[in-house]
Amino acid sequence: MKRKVAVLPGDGIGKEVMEGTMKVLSAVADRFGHTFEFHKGRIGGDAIDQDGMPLPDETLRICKESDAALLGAVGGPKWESLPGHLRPERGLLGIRKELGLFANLRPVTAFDSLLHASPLKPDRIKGVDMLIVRELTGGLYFGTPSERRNGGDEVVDTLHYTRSEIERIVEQGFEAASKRRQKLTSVDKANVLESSRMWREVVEEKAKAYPDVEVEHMLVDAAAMKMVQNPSHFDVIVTENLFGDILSDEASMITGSLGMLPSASLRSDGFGMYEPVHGSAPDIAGKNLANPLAMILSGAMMLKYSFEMHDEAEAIEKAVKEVLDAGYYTSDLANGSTKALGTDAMIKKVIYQLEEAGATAGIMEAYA
Ligand SMILES: NC(=O)c1ccc[n+]([C@@H]2O[C@H](COP(=O)([O-])OP(=O)(O)OC[C@H]3O[C@@H](n4cnc5c(N)ncnc54)[C@H](O)[C@@H]3O)[C@@H](O)[C@H]2O)c1
Ligand SMILES: CC(C)[C@H](C(=O)O)[C@@H](O)C(=O)O
Ligand SMILES: [Mg+2]
Repeated sequence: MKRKVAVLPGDGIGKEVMEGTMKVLSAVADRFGHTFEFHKGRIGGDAIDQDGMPLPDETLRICKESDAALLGAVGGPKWESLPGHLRPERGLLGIRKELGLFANLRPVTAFDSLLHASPLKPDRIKGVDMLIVRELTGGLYFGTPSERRNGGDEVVDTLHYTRSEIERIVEQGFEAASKRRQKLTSVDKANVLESSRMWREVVEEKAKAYPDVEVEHMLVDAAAMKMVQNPSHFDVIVTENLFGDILSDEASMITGSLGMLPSASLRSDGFGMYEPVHGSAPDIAGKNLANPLAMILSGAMMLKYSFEMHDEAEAIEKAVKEVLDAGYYTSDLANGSTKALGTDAMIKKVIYQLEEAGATAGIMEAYA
């Protein structure tokens, strides 16, 4: 199969992890007989520097003409003093909104070989496998007004949702739960926020169509506590934009590193942009220290969700697991007893593992 993929590396480690992911996807294409055409676009600080804006029209055009998009990360200290609406992060919010990517799926998997890397106790995190379904194009991030008043001494941000925006994301949560362990935790702040009270109403309504899914409501502060105390409590979490942002960084510590969390930002027709949960990591950018696995696993999510290439996605996931099981880690996951790999070496390990498995599969077929 031939597929066009928009590639938006962005800034900092976004560039480093994207290079590796394109190589991994090309190795998958070779092994399974596909062609992935990569079309690069600029976003974030990179686009501010070259085009004078964080989201050029050309980038949107490339995405709209592609079958799916990959995004690295945006932002960094270089652009921090720019006014809010001109900052790199605006490019990311803009592309999510423009492409209608309202559903952000953030799977959190505790790999057995990474239990050492988590600050949480191994017996608490072993076997954890949860999915955070984060609303991505509404809430405080997009509410108007959002402005300074009274000469800068007063400020307002607005948490705005329509019922239909809540309905469509809650539906995604139920759909995901019904295909997994049939448990949905809806996270809100209904003891304080009107938006959360409407959120709860919608969850209760939608629950009627999913009688097999066990539903619970949890306040976000309690959910943050539970995530650390007993993360295996959760199967699918559905929540609004800002809560999902914060909870997913917290959840990354179950895996041992922010560099392990992939995500899919989807709209209903199957188009998606696939982005790691982490940012541009200015503290390690340019040092070959970034863990590329979140981006690589985001590539696997693209194969699964946008291209329905399930064997191909599983081949990547399997290669990643095998590399970790063999004791190879980047420094964010290292346990002191093994020498940490740099970004490039980690990418090579994953590709070797993919090709090795491909070669073995070929031999088996020849003898079949
Ligand atoms: N999706 C995105 O583009 C995105 C996401 C989050 C933050 N940001 C932006 O990134 C910039 C830096 O933000 P921040 O430092 O708060 O968050 P960050 O996610 O970039 O980094 C937080 C910490 O995690 C580490 N880390 C992150 N990814 C890693 C990886 N793949 N391998 C190893 N370590 C990793 C970093 O070194 C850092 O110590 C800001 O401009 C922020 O707005 C962008
Ligand atoms: C960079 C920022 C706008 C972004 C968000 O909050 O959505 C990031 O933190 C993420 O988690 O994707
Ligand atoms: Mg975030």
